[in-house]
Amino acid sequence: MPLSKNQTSAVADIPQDVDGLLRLAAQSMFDVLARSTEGMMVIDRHHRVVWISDGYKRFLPALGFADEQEFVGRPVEDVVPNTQMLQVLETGKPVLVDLLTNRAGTFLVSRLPLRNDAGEVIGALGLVLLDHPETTMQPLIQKFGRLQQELEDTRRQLAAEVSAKRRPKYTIASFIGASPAALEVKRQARRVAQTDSTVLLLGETGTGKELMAHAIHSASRRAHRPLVGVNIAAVPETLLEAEFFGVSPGAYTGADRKGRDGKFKLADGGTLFLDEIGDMPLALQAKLLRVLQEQEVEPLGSNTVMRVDVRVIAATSRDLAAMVAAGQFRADLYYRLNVLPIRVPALRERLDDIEALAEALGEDIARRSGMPQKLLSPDAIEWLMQQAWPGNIRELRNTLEQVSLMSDDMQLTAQHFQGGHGLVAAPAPVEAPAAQAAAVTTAQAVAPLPELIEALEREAIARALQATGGNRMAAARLLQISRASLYERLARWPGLEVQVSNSA
Ligand SMILES: Nc1ncnc2c1ncn2[C@@H]1O[C@H](COP(=O)(O)OP(=O)(O)OP(=O)(O)O)[C@@H](O)[C@H]1O
Repeated sequence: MPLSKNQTSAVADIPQDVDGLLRLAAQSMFDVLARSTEGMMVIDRHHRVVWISDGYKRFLPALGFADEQEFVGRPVEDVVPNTQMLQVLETGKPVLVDLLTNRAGTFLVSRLPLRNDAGEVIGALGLVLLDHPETTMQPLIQKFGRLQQELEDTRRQLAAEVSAKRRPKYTIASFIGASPAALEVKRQARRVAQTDSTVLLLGETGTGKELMAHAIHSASRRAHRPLVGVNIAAVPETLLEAEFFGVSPGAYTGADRKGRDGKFKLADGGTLFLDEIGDMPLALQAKLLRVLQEQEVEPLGSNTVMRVDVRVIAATSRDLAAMVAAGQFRADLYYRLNVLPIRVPALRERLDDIEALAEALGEDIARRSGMPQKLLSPDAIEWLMQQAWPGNIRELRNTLEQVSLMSDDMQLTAQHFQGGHGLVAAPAPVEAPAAQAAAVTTAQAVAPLPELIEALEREAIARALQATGGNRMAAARLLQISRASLYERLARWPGLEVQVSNSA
């Protein structure tokens, strides 16, 4: 657009060449900034302060300097705490707005690089746009403060979650109970946790052997290393060897071509928990004994041995000594495992713990189900204490869970429990209410099909266990089902096995 006549005299003073124009603009901007900002400083490429504006001088006392001579000429990082001017020298990039806090206060600042004609950074310009921005920029500062607080809270929460994850799942204190039998087992657990020897946990199903294995590991010097568990009864016999010792690369074609680490390798430095050790096939028992003695494993298909440092905790609900006598378990392995045996007591041996256990289990059931925890009336506790609990704590837990879920009442009385549970002297098997109903109606042959099938399965398993004297492997063979599937059913119906052995 052409300039109007009135404007020509004003325009006449403006340099007509671009360089002149830019120089003028820079000069004007500098003057405006020097006057309208709270303060300015220039540093050279060696980060020394070379100039400060008159406005800047009033910050000197708060920064600890009596006058300009003390301040100018010194490296900026020595005279202005928390300064970021060096970053501008290093990167050559301006910082248009930032907050700087130091002993002189909080300031809204700008930092610009100074370049020579060749474009090299030869210094930097620092501007204090506002001092005490907390008053003029209240809303922004408040928001900043809030965000910083949120960040702090989130960091703290994250740190708490990470440390909760690292915290062991179970400690010896998680084994609820203050009865003499419970205290004794906890004392033994603490003692063996100090050693590196093999531990054998003996006790009926559902007494807390697995919980105790975790607790011993957590109390041991290996707590920061992994605890790896193998349920021997749940792994098909043909896969057990690979599961324990691993497979070397190229040993097989197909999925295992790449090789696979065995549980011993995975537990290196930590603990290996061998659950249901009594179900270990004889051929593998010899190999396990060798590993325990040598602390060396040989992956399948490999001819090199690998050193491992593993502490073994084994558990069984079977009578290993009787199995040794019957030739079903190697005597040498038994003696090797039996270095530090701990017998975990059955629930009926520590009935005094029932109230505390029911309280802790009730809390856990409520937490998992998202429902409020139900109260137990005194007669309910009394009733619970009169039961035999062949399935031990697992059975107590199942019973509490079923009864809590089946009733809307906030307080559970003995009446809520009666009817669905076998009494101490009752000859009938301990059965879940649904399954019991199915068993009753089997005779009439009118009941939901899944319940009839379940009742039939239970009966078939009970008979097979009776016929084999409680030998699970033989029972699975008779039933023509895998050991894993038999084991899974036995876990679903705690008490079935005990009832069979009692009636045998
Ligand atoms: N003393 C205890 N305090 C609290 N909970 C317990 C206690 N003992 C066992 N439990 C709980 O009871 C259940 C069964 O325990 P666990 O699996 O450790 O028994 P187990 O003896 O290893 O059984 P199995 O021989 O059938 O494998 C788990 O839910 C466990 O958390």
